[in-house]
Amino acid sequence: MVEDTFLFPPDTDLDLSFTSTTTDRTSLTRTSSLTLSFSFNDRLSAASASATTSSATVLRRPHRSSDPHWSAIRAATALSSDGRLHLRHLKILGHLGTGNLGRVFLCRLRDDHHGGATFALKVVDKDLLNAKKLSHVETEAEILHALDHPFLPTLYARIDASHYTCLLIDYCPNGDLHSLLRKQPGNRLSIRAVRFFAAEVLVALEYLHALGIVYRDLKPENVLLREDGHVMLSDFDLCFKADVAPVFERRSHSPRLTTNSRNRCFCYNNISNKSRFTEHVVAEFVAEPTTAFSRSCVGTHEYLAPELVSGNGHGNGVDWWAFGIFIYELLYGTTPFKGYSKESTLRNIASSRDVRFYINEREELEEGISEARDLIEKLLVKDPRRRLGCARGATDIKRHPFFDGIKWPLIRTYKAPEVRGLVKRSRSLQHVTSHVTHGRRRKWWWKALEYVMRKKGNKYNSITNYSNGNYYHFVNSHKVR
Ligand SMILES: Nc1ncnc2c1ncn2[C@@H]1O[C@H](COP(=O)(O)OP(=O)(O)OP(=O)(O)O)[C@@H](O)[C@H]1O
Repeated sequence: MVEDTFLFPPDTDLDLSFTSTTTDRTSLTRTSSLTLSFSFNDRLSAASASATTSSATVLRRPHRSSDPHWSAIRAATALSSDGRLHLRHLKILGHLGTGNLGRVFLCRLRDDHHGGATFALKVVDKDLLNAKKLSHVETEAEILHALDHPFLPTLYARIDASHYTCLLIDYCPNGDLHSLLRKQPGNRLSIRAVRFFAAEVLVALEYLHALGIVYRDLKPENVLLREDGHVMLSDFDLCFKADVAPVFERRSHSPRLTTNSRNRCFCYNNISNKSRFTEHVVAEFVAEPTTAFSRSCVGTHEYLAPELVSGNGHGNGVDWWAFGIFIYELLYGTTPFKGYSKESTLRNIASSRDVRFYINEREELEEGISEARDLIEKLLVKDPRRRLGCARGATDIKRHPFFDGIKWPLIRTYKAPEVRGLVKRSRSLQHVTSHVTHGRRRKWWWKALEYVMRKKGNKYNSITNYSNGNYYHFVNSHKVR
């Protein structure tokens, strides 16, 4: 959500001025000699080279060919004298938030006269980061570069200019799931909404794992909500990459009999009456990084898996543990091992104490609650070798009765549930394009960027521990990734 109020000076193009007067850093002096470069994602580099190469884009990503974001970028590069896009082509519309690594701004392309394509621009001032955090920036950029999925951000461009690294990604006008949760009565979502969001997150995690990426930072704050209410997982700086060997596994499978019409409709779809009670052998695609291994302790306290807390090394299972905590928090408005301090939370996670549920009368009547609890229990198994998902990834989790009825290949076409505070829009914000000369734009861009980045600049200097909403981010700098 746009955080600050703006002042637009009447006769200038300075559109980055904020009401706050905080300035934490002295002026930077390297802007005069900088070269702005705007490199496209490799897969789309053909499109950046010339405006006439749009067919290459269409061939490579047919599902994105009519995306207004790419159309706007193509149009802007066509107008650029060198056929490339530069920072000055972007108009900053607002400040979306500040993270551990940098600040995120809402922006659009100046010459996008339709005004429909808005973006989020993550701006990292590398001068303010230590080596460890710089490596996190590179990890995030590298991961974003590899992604092509409806529930994950598209990296439209990476701009390295002077001491700034800027990442242009999708803008999510509905904020994050944590803020949405705080708008609900009792901070809890309905089972239907939990199923929707959990299913989409599961599909996003499945895709990441298929690429060998262990996410390590699942929590509602990192689940952003697009304008249509679908999710977009964000924040990839704590990921690590591992090898993955996709396989087709044969599995015998007998359809379940349930009394629930929703389940029955799904289970027996395409299964003839005769074969209802016979076993079927199905080939299933499994791409899970089961050999992934890391010793570094990173993540958010309440979401850390026991093997992560113990520090003896962890793998893909940390994401399935976090997925269990995530579903729990959406259902109950709190996390299951939360203690009165960070240390006691970690002690609860590491202890042999199993997950407990707050059971009330309303809940007992809610359809699907017992399936949800069963799924959570299977995900929050302390021994990762016995935890659901660890051996065969999302394939096994998708089959859990909690998700019965979901037609996975169609999930992106589902309508987001009605949830208080979720505004489903059909188009991004529209703003009037300003017409100024390119020389002025370039000058103001840099002055303004440095001004807003200086503001609260010291925030990034805290090294290992910082408050992040209701959690604490935990990065053990003594351990290597
Ligand atoms: N694509 C986006 N659309 C809308 N808002 C965003 C987007 N990306 C980030 N934000 C907002 O900006 C804030 C800062 O994001 P950022 O990813 O830099 O930090 P973070 O989520 O706190 O994670 P970290 O500090 O671990 O990098 C987020 O909390 C979110 O509110």
